Amino acid sequence: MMMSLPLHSSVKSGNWCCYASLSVPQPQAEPQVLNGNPGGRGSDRKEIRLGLPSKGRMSADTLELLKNCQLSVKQVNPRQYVAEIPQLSNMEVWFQRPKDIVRKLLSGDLDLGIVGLDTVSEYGQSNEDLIIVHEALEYGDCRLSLAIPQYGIFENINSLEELANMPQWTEEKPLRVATGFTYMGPKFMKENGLKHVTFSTADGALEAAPAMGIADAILDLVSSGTTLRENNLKEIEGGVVLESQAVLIASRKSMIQRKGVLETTHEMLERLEAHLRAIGQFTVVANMRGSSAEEVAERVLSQPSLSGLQGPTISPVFCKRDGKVTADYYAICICVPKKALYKSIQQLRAIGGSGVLISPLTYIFDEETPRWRQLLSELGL
Ligand SMILES: Nc1ncnc2c1ncn2[C@@H]1O[C@H](COP(=O)(O)OP(=O)(O)OP(=O)(O)O)[C@@H](O)[C@H]1O
Ligand SMILES: O=P(O)(O)OC[C@H]1O[C@H](OP(=O)(O)OP(=O)(O)O)[C@H](O)[C@@H]1O
Ligand SMILES: [Mg+2]
Repeated sequence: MMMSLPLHSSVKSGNWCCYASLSVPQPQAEPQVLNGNPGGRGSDRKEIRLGLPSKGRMSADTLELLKNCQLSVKQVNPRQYVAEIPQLSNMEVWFQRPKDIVRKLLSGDLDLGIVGLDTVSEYGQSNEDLIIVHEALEYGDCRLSLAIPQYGIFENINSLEELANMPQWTEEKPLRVATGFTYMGPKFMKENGLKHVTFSTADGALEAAPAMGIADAILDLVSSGTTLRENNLKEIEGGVVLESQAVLIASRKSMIQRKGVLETTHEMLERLEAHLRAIGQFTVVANMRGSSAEEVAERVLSQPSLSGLQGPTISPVFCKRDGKVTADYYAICICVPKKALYKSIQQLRAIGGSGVLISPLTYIFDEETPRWRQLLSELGL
């Protein structure tokens, strides 16, 4: 599978085009520029290749996440684009720009990758070969959102519907949108029934386009909203195209055809899921006076925040009194969501808990990860 560069796209820097004409290919006379391996999947490499963001805001967080899953990336030289993860045999890590990771997955030059969902959606263009293996790696949160000026004719416009119904937009004078998302943008406008729209593209600082008179609106990534505010722009109701965060993606063909890719995907998925489940939880251990494990369990389970993952683990605490070994106390061990910690402590105390110990959790491995089952079914395995 090869994907050619968008040479034939009619969205050009500073030029305008109607979204309806975006997918019209130009005559084949131009020399073809391919993305990646011109031999396509003929490559007989034996290594498994993982693409990671080489720079930018995704880069450090990606390495940190992998490290926390005991999958540290060993980079011999920071200027080199290839590295390894010693825990995963036969694995080559290639540092690439996020959009190139998606392109190289499609051309068969990478097998796995970590990028933002926005990049997968824009450059993957719903290609069936791309599979999202883990859709929520819990960093890189942002949204792809339409924004318009707070001033002038837009002062009282607060929703996509109101924007669409403005009398100003006609075939001759359409709404001009500046965006780097030249696939997602037109698709969103079409799906939302906005007829008179044109797009232009630039590589950055899109927020300047309305003030410069180059565009009426912009479609760009937003996280804190500071850049929009500082440029007197606002988001509108119904204008969010996509909520994005970092995702693990893989090539369907690689997982099915290339030796070891599916097993490596499984291991990465297991470690990521187990780690991500654990970071939201604490282990809580407490002592409680009681006549039997069952009686203590009844008390613990009477409290809504103390049920744990499967239920509380309760063990007798033995002490020697007057030469006799007895169990007057029981130790209870449960996992509680970090957000519910204080409520859980209050509930524990209310039922006679004491000596409460809290520790962080590193992993929670279940019998099977739900995403693995889903992946196998997606692959028809
Ligand atoms: N403001 C933001 N807040 C949080 N995450 C963001 C934000 N902007 C982008 N991202 C996420 O980080 C990814 C990479 O963004 P980054 O700005 O590092 O690269 P880029 O914009 O593709 O490249 P460059 O800025 O070098 O042109 C985006 O695809 C998105 O998933
Ligand atoms: O809502 P905020 O937190 O203000 O973030 C939004 C800004 O972040 C991104 O730009 P980036 O910093 O990546 O610069 P770029 O335009 O050069 O990619 C995005 O393109 C916005 O401009
Ligand atoms: Mg950027």
